Amino acid sequence: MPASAQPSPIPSRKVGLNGRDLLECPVLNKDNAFDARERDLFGLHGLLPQHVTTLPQQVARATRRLEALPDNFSRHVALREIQDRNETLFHAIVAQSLEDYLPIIYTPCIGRACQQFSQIWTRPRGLFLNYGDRGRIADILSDPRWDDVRVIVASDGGSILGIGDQGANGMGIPIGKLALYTACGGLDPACALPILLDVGTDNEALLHDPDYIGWRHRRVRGAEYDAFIAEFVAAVQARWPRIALHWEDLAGEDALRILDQYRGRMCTYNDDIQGTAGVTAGALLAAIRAGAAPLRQQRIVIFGAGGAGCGIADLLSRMMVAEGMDPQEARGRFFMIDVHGLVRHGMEEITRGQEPFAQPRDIAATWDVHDPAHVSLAEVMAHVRPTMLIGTSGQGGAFTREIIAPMARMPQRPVIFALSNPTANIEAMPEDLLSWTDGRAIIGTGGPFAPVVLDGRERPVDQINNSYVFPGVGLAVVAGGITRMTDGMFLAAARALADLSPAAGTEDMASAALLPPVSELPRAAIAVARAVIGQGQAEGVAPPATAEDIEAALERAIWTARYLPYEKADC
Ligand SMILES: O=C([O-])CC(=O)C(=O)O
Ligand SMILES: [Mg+2]
Repeated sequence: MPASAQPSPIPSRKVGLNGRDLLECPVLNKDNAFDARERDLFGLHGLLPQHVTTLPQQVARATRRLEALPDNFSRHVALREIQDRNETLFHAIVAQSLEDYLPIIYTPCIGRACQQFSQIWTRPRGLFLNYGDRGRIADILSDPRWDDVRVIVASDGGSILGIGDQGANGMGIPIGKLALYTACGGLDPACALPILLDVGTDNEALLHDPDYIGWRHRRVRGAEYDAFIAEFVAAVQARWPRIALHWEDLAGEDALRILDQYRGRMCTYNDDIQGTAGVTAGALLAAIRAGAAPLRQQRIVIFGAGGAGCGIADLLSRMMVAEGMDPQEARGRFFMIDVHGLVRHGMEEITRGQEPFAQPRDIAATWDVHDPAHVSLAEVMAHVRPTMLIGTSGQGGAFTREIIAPMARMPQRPVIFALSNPTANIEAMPEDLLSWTDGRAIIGTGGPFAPVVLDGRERPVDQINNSYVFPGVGLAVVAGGITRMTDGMFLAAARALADLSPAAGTEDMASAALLPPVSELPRAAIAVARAVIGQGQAEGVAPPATAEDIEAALERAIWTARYLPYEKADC
């Protein structure tokens, strides 16, 4: 018989833990699915009830229990407990329906889970690196339990979703993002490490909350903060030379500064800046196919000029330049608005990310404005009459009917993406945006929303969330050996997403979705990974490999939730 015709052996896993240590290791635990052979081998007799169950039976029982709970927040808490006990079971439950479970383990539920993280916290997961750990971070990372780590999500809790400084409670986000790396991008949970960098908090309520689990101290800033981050990054690089270091929910200025400082030295990226930009760019390309103004004609107002807003302007302007536009003209198409109003040259509070998109100082000289030193969103809307409006402000309800009125009458379909999370912080509700524009707007949100019924027809609401990008990036790192993350890769990811768009192949443009549904996030992750690896090879930051080799590597890299038979590791 030729070798290829032999049945492939059932893979097994070598395990070095025994007894209670094995049951308490969430990536290895099977609960009462350990069979008699394994119970003998690993000294589990007496520690488990007699009946041996299967993974599908465990999933069915857990699902019934989850369904009986009163709301999604209770389900989030219960699922997190399962995750901390048995990761395979957790992912098998989630894999039943990403559409049902992502809103529970991720946005929007995760916003409240962060706010109440201290109250619902039961056992440690990942690493809390505290400011007081200075000088011993490398030592903490050296624990052999982290040997297999390939992706780190690190946050300092400085700007969680649209709900601001959550201090150590922000740990909910790295945990949630990594759950999606696995659920959507097939990352082996043993390769995932959530890290919370606890540098204090300026959240008064937390500082006075007797339950708060973090450091009760004001945020460390400036050179001391930067030195702490530098020690952390150096320790990560020394410990795992092939790691992907994903930054999440840092405050705007820290986010950009840290990204700029380290992106040339290692495989690191900021999801709020680059991931959000990648999915927004992909959705805009799809929107153009569905009747929005062509890229060269776009005028884009971005309300909320922090990391995400600046990242979006940066990537969209690069996309315009790639289409042949003059770089300066492309940058001039962006109108960024922050707490000081329209960002213009000469303003005192301008940030590094805003600088390239600052409008001329006197742009409002001929406009009819209340205060030329502070040009408001409404005034910008009236004078710019944008083709696209993006909300990354965290200000719930900021896009009123009056604000978007100038967009409602334009010849091409206006694009309005209200991206702030969680739901209470969204700039406008999808049904309002559609009804205020007589259904003409192409809309998207940062979190999940049910379709809107308009004139008897269902309009899907696209979730323009970075979860369409980062799981594929993780997969590209594991399968493709990427050593740097470049802007070109996020553009490639955007184009790959646009190619998957249901709007690409339909006549029914008005009600077509821009992005594939959440249930297809794993397919999107593979497409993004392929695009990122291909771009990495073109830019010389991924090793050369044939298309077949890449497909084989992708297949090998994708972990699925199942129990492998365990064998004893030789000690
Ligand atoms: O976590 C999400 O749903 C998207 C995101 O990065 C944010 O809002 O900060
Ligand atoms: Mg974020």
